[in-house]
Amino acid sequence: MSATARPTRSVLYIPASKPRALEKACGLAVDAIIFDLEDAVAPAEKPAARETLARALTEFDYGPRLRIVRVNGAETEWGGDDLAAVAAMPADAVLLPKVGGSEDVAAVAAELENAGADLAIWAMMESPDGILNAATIARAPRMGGFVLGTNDLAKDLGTRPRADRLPLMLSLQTALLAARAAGIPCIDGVYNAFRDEEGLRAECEQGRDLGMDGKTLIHPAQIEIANAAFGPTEAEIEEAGRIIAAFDDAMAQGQGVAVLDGKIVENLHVETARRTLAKQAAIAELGG
Ligand SMILES: CC(C)(COP(=O)(O)OP(=O)(O)OC[C@H]1O[C@@H](n2cnc3c(N)ncnc32)[C@H](O)[C@@H]1OP(=O)(O)O)[C@@H](O)C(=O)NCCC(=O)NCCSC(=O)C[C@H](O)C(=O)O
Ligand SMILES: [Mg+2]
Repeated sequence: MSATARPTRSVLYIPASKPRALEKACGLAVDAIIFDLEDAVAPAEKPAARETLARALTEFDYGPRLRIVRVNGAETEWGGDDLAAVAAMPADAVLLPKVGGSEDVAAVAAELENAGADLAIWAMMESPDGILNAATIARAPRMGGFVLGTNDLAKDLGTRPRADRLPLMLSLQTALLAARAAGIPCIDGVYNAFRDEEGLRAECEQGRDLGMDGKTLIHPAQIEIANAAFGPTEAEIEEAGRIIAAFDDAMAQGQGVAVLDGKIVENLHVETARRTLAKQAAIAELGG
């Protein structure tokens, strides 16, 4: 499965300091997990959390779920040890917090190279510098995907919380544009009120409308809503099939354009339809 074809509808943060949550995640219907050594882990717990995580990744079977480890920043007292530890873990990617420019990524890529570690690098897009440099970060070595850090962004921008996220819109869309130009996935930020299902559903729908590939989550109760919002609906799957069939018919009759339900269908619509079906197939391959 290519990086962009791989579903990333639901991406669950798990504090690496919580053994029960680390075990529970093996049975959760998430597409990806972010094992967090950064903000979810208290300073005094960080060395022990590193060891707990190394054990969990070795002992537990996370199946097809993408395993991403968020380390502390290189400028912190934990960043170096985190990276050395992750290089030896059976993970798919390392997630760098507060990335400011492509040089941050290049430095980590060089360290992973030296350690002989075959990990992708994902970037937290959560600072003004990071957003302004999104295009070059997206094309940095080993770059596997973007994760929006909307809490840090809101803090740095000095915004006030709004249900429509208007103050964050430029940042969200700049990160998304850069990700799309580079062909990497872009995952929306967390919804903090984890017991508010309606609020989460609305924010997921907004993220999906924008073009995001999925949502980062903080609690298992949020998974089903994200999977539903970021997966193709029955109606979208049915329409995709009809678009492809209508275009094939038109082509067979020597026409370059079809008409379906009173709307024109061109090859670009067929491309979108094929992408929808490929996404659905990839979700089915994951087991639902
Ligand atoms: C938010 C929580 C602290 C709530 O914890 P708790 O009150 O314990 O929840 P529950 O009792 O409802 O838990 C029920 C069961 O679910 C398991 N659980 C809870 N959370 C998780 C999880 N994230 N992954 C896996 N399993 C989880 C509990 O163990 C219970 O299991 P059981 O014993 O079988 O009943 C808590 O959910 C939590 O810590 N969430 C993660 C918080 C986090 O990671 N935050 C950091 C990432 S967000 C961020 O940093 C944003 C970004 O950088 C930015 O800038 O925006
Ligand atoms: Mg953050």
